[in-house]
Amino acid sequence: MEELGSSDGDPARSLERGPERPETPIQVVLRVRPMNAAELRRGEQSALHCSGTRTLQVSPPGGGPDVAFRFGAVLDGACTQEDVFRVCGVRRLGELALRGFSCTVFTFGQTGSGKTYTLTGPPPQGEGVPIPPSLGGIMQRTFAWLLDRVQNLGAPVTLRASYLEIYNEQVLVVEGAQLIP
Ligand SMILES: Nc1ncnc2c1ncn2[C@@H]1O[C@H](COP(=O)(O)OP(=O)(O)OP(=O)(O)O)[C@@H](O)[C@H]1O
Repeated sequence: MEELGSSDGDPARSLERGPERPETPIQVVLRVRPMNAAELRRGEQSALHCSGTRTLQVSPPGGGPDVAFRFGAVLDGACTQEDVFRVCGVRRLGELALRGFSCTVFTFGQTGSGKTYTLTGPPPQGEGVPIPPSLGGIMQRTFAWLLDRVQNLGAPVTLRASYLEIYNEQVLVVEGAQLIP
């Protein structure tokens, strides 16, 4: 097995504190989604194995030894939406944003890997049916945290939000909103 990087620690704690090194302002957190019903029905085996809190082992398709990759944190299929929010250090990013720094959280991965689920939670079960708070994604959690946080700033604050999705180079949704707590 090839090991890239050094020993595991508590990623949640270090990401909430800040980047491992001051010159590394970007953190990469890997989330492995659970296998879905169709994959399980087909008897498929996952090629991804979370080993410790920062290491992912990948079984090569043609066989051979696993290859290990290290990330700021690795979350397996059992992790909750709250775990993701906490481990990604989003509260800390929010604090930085309130101090005027530009901060970005984005998801990257192949189709069906769980980017939308991670950011916004599962699709609604019907029109007007809200997503249960426990399944809310990074977006809902960030807004809830931010609205709560600005109540305690002791100064009037105006928050503006816009939402768009670019898919296959097409802008699908554009909305603007102004939130005045
Ligand atoms: N951690 C998870 N737990 C349970 N279900 C999940 C999880 N992650 C993803 N899913 C489910 O897997 C399916 C694919 O996820 P999702 O739509 O988020 O993928 P995606 O990466 O956004 O795909 P695309 O690039 O095609 O938009 C969805 O049905 C979603 O609800």
